[in-house]
Formats: sequence, structure tokens, C-alpha cells
Amino acid sequence: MPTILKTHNLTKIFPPAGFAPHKKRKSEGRHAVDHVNMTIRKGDIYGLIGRNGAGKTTLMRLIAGLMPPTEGTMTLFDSTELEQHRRRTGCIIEAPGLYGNMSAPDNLEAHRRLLGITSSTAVADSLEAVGLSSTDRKKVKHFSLGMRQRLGIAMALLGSPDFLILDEPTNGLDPRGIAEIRAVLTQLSQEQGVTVLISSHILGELSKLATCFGIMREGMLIDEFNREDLETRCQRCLKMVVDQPKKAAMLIETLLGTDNYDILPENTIRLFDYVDQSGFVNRELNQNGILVESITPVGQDIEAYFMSKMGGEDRA
Ligand SMILES: Nc1ncnc2c1ncn2[C@@H]1O[C@H](COP(=O)(O)OP(=O)(O)OP(=O)(O)O)[C@@H](O)[C@H]1O
Repeated sequence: MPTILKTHNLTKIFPPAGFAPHKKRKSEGRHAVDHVNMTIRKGDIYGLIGRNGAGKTTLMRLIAGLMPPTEGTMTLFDSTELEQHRRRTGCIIEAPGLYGNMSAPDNLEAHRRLLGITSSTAVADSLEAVGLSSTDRKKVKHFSLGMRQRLGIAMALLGSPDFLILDEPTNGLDPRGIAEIRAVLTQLSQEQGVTVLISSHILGELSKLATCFGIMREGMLIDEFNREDLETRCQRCLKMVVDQPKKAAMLIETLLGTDNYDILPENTIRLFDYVDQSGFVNRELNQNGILVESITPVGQDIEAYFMSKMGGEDRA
């Protein structure tokens, strides 16, 4: 699968408050983005997750070329010619500038001219992609927040980008508005092959939309995994520590009649069946010469998993 974005040790250090560059005072500064190595492949919907201040927006701004990194490099579309390939990228990082007294098509038309996009169908195509073709002459100031967010995405789509960078596109939306944005992004990904990098506070929503995930904590990308990994990590199972894992595995197959387990390091086995029958499993293994040091049903919902990875109690 071709790589759309790869960062190598991407770092942004902001000077501390009160820092006066002319004094050349040596200072630590704030590592908003700290040696991030991130990979996004073609067709991914990459969900970026982290608490407030974790560095998501700063990372997106670096990727979009809105500020230079302090350190580190990146490739876009497997190339180091970033300026050239940023033309294939569309982004909403700050609230898109919309003219309230103008209709959706007029807003897009103004933006199209500003960007120098020549395609005569760009405005109509973008409106259609976000389901706003029928708003006609309605002024944007009368739009719902969800419609405005969709219009923002339409703006980012004007240049027919292959890669969309969206910082909190569902911010402030009700469940219906969120579902609409999800439908738009899923369609763009599946039907047009657009690759998406998206951050969101709404973890449950992101878990339904994204195909892979990156967790940021204190500027660092502490974990990257795909949807399949996430489902495995959150799957309910009986986690047990035994003295002889290979023999225990054989007994699980012969006595319990299942091969739905895996063996982890440190004599740990995860059994994905019999999750609510830990006493029974314990007895069966014990009676056949296995010392079960611990046996616990584990598993959590996806949102709780994200929260535990992000650290702390605050929401993303
Ligand atoms: N221009 C700036 N100057 C100084 N510090 C900044 C600047 N922009 C961001 N920061 C700091 O960098 C850190 C990361 O901020 P950033 O906005 O990237 O986080 P975030 O994960 O997007 O948070 P949120 O979810 O609240 O938007 C924060 O501590 C923030 O205060």
C-alpha cells in the first residue's frame, strides 16, 4: 500500500512565555510535538487521539505546512518535495472562514478563485460530495453547525485532494451532525480513495470511522494501531497466568474443545471463550496438573481503552 505521509522525528518546540530571542537565552521550551514517527497509508482514515494539549493540532499544522518543524523530516506521497505535494492535500485546521451573507456555492466560488483552482465543476462536485447540493441560495448564516462543518469540508475538497487533514471536524455537533460527517468521510474514502487524517474529541465516533489510530500524549505518538488490533485489544477474554502454558493450551483444546486462545509472553494465555466461567476453566486446568496463578475476565469498551491509553481523566 503506497505511503501518503511518513514523519521522521518530527518535533515542534515552542519558546517558553517571555522568551526574548535577541537575548539568546538558552531555554528548554515546550515540546508540543516530540519526535513523532507517524505513517499514513493510502486509503487510511487515521484517527488522531489525545487529551487537550497533547499536540494534535500542532502536529497537523506541521504536516499541512502551516508552521515549520523545529526538528525532523517528513515525506508526502513518498516524496520530499513537500510544497509540490501539498497541492494534493486539503485541510481544515482552524474554523473555515465562511461568509454568512453568501450561499454555499458563492462561498465556494470565492474560495475557488482565491486558490486559483480552474476546474469548472469543482464547486458543484465539492457540494455534492458533502450532500449540500440542494441548499440553493440559502445564506450560510442560516445553516446549522453541521451544515457549516460540511461546507468547511467542501472547501477543503475544492482542489480534489488525495489527502484530507481535518482537525476536530465534528466539534460541537449533535449526534445527527456527527453521523452526517461520518457518512461524508466514509464515502470519500471508499468511493474516491481519499486518505484522511482526523482528530476528534468524540472517541466513540472516531472508533466507528477510523481504520487506524494514533495516540498522542505530551507531544509524543505513544502508539499506532489499526482497527483489527483495536478490536483484539478490547475483546473480552479470560486472562490467565499458568506455570506450563504449552500444556495448558493443549488442555484447552482437548478438554474445552476450543482453539480460540493465544499465548502471550510471561506464561500468559488469553482465552476468548468461557469468559464468564473462570471457576470451571480453573478447575479443569488444575485437575490436569496446571498451576493457575491468576485467572481474570478482562476486556473493555473501546472508549475506555482510548481513555486509558491517553492517560488522565480528561476527555481528548
Ligand atoms: N503557538 C503556540 N505557542 C506556544 N505554545 C503553543 C502554541 N500552540 C500550541 N501550544 C502549546 O502546545 C501544546 C500542544 O497544543 P495543541 O493545540 O497542539 O494540542 P491539542 O492536542 O491539539 O489540544 P486540543 O485538543 O486542546 O486542541 C499545548 O501545551 C499548547 O499550549
